This record gives sequence, structure tokens and C-alpha cells, in this order.
Amino acid sequence: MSYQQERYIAELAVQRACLLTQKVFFEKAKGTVSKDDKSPVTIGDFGAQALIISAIRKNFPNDEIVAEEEASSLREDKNLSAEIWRLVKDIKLDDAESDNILGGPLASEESMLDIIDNGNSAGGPKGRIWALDPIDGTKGFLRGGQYAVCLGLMVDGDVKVGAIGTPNLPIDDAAPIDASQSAAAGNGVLFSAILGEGATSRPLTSGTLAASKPISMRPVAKISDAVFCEGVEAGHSAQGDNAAVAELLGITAPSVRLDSQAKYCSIARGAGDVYLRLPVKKDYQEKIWDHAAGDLIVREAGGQVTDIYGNRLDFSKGRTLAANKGVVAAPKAHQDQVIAAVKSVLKLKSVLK
Ligand SMILES: Nc1ncnc2c1ncn2[C@@H]1O[C@H](COP(=O)(O)OS(=O)(=O)O)[C@@H](OP(=O)(O)O)[C@H]1O
Ligand SMILES: [Mg+2]
Ligand SMILES: [Mg+2]
Ligand SMILES: [Mg+2]
Repeated sequence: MSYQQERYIAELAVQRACLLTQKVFFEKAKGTVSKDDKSPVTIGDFGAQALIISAIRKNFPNDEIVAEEEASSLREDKNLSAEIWRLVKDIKLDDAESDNILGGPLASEESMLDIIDNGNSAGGPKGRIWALDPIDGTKGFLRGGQYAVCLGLMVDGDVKVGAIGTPNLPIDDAAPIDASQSAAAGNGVLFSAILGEGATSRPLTSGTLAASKPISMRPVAKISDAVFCEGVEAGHSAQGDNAAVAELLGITAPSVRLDSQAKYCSIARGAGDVYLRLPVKKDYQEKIWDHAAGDLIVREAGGQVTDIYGNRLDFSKGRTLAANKGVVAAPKAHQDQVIAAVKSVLKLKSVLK
């Protein structure tokens, strides 16, 4: 089965949601609230989730959705809910036909809350399940850095389609990776992949989809020549361990720190080579929406994505990657070497503890 229609809807829905997040990005307050786990969520996250789930419901009414956010706090905070609705009701693609394909505007504020709560699937190994991160890298979004709107489709636990909007990455796939890149005029990229059919990038627009180009990881002769990326937040990955792995591999270039799945996208287009996300906490389980789309895009661009033990990411375990720890993405030919370095750094660390 080809997933062309799913990819088309995913890209169009992500592109429409980016119109909303881009609007919020330039607001100072961004309606930020703190969730139970102390992590931030903004009106941009809620609004993008509502728009994307509404588009999936319209086109694939029987599919399930695992999404990061839920509406209980909005039901208790009428002002915040009204603020999100004011934004959501006015967002549309400037091509009426494309907007209609996504189902047009949402019906009401109340139905918007119900739609947000439609992302509550438990996930698992059977059936068609979308994984949605309406804003990945919310801390980067708040800081004025990189963020990504991420959507993947899993069928029987396997990722078949991925789409990622990165409003702050440069359009040019050949542009060097640069941690300071942000909302410069003319930025904004839409990445996508279908399993077995390769990965592409195209400029984000406000209407119909722009023409796409195939992307691929760049060839790296020696792993010591690689550029590696990692997250900005020290609480999300062990930057000291990442650095030790790079040193062991003979990599001398400093890491490039980027928030969100912009890291997967950057290595997939050859603007970097290796993505290290070594765990900070033993018991943290990575969320499927933080990786589903990026994992497929990197693999379809010629890379390999595994956990720190060298096992493929397993999206069939529910809302989290319960069977995996950390993430290591690298060119296929070098993955074993990178995993060997990861293992020896982590082994040494446990011996020294
Ligand atoms: N302890 C811990 N370990 C690993 N990951 C965690 C942890 N806590 C949170 N999160 C998730 O990190 C997501 C953001 O990842 P990033 O790659 O953007 O991190 S970084 O800011 O670049 O460091 C972030 O996604 P968003 O909430 O969508 O921003 C979280 O789901
Ligand atoms: Mg979050
Ligand atoms: Mg995330
Ligand atoms: Mg998020």
C-alpha cells in the first residue's frame, strides 16, 4: 500500500498548523502554562493540536491519535481556552480548496476542546495510529530558537509516514547547520517521508504545498569528520556523555545544539551527521511523538536510528518508547561504530559511579 494521500494530508495539516505557531512565536507571552510535570505548554501547542487533529478526523475518521496535549486545564481556565479559540478560528490556508480538504474551520470553542482530547489513544501494536507533537521543543519555541510541528502515522506499530514543519530552519538544504538560526525572513521547511519511498523537503508556504526535493544524508568518509547535534536542554540529554562519545570517535568539531526534531531533519538533509540523545535519567521513557516522524525521515534519507543499545526504536509499546533508552542516529555505515563508542562511555560511567 502506498501512503501518498496520508502524506499529503499530513503535510498540508502540518503546514496549516505552522501558520498558527508562527503567529504565536512573535507574541511575547505566548499564553504559557506549566503542566503537572513542570514542563511548559503554550497556546501555540494547544492550537496546533486542535487544527491537526481536526484535519485527521475529517480525512481518516477511523484512525486513532496519540498526541502530547490534552484539554483538561483549558476546561478549567476559560480565558486561556477563549484565547486559543480566537487564534484557531481564524487560521486557514490561503488556498480555499486546500483548506477545505482539511475540513475548513473548526465549529466552535467547545468542539475545539473535544478535538484536542481526541489525541488520547493509548497507542500500541495494532491498527492505524497517528503520533502528534503539535510543538516539539516548546522550550526552544519560548526561547526564540528551533521548534518543530511533528506528525507520524504508524500502522501495526511501524511508522509509515512522517511530516515535520520547522518554521525556523533555512529553506536551503545545503545551508550549514547553525545553532543561532531562527525566524529569519524566508526560513521555513516542510520535511516528509513515506516508508520505502525516500525523504523530501520543500519550503513551508501559506497555501498549497510547494514543490519538493529529495533529501539524503551526506557521505562521511571518516566518523572523525562528522558534525554531531544534540539538544539544547541539559535536562533532556546528557551533554557530558554526548561529548565523551564524540571525543572517543575523534570528532573535534563542537556539537551543534538545536531544540526539537529539527535535529533529525538537519542530519537527514546533510547539514550534520550524527544525533546523540543519551539519557539523563534512568527511568525516563521517551515519548513516541518526539521521535516517530524524525525516525522515519532519517532512515529514508539513508541513516540509521537506534537506542543506546543499538536496537531500533519500537513504536508499538504504547505512548512511550518503553523498550528503548536514548537515541543515536548516524549514517548507516557508521552506526555500529557510534554505538560501540556509546556503550563504552556508558560502561565506563557505571564503573566509575
Ligand atoms: N528527561 C527528559 N529526557 C528526554 N527528553 C525529555 C525529558 N523531559 C522532557 N523531554 C522531552 O524533550 C522534548 C524536547 O526535546 P528536544 O530535543 O527539543 O530537547 S532540547 O531542548 O533540544 O534539549 C520535549 O518535547 P516537547 O514537550 O514537545 O517540547 C519532551 O517531550
Ligand atoms: Mg511538551
Ligand atoms: Mg516533543
Ligand atoms: Mg510538544
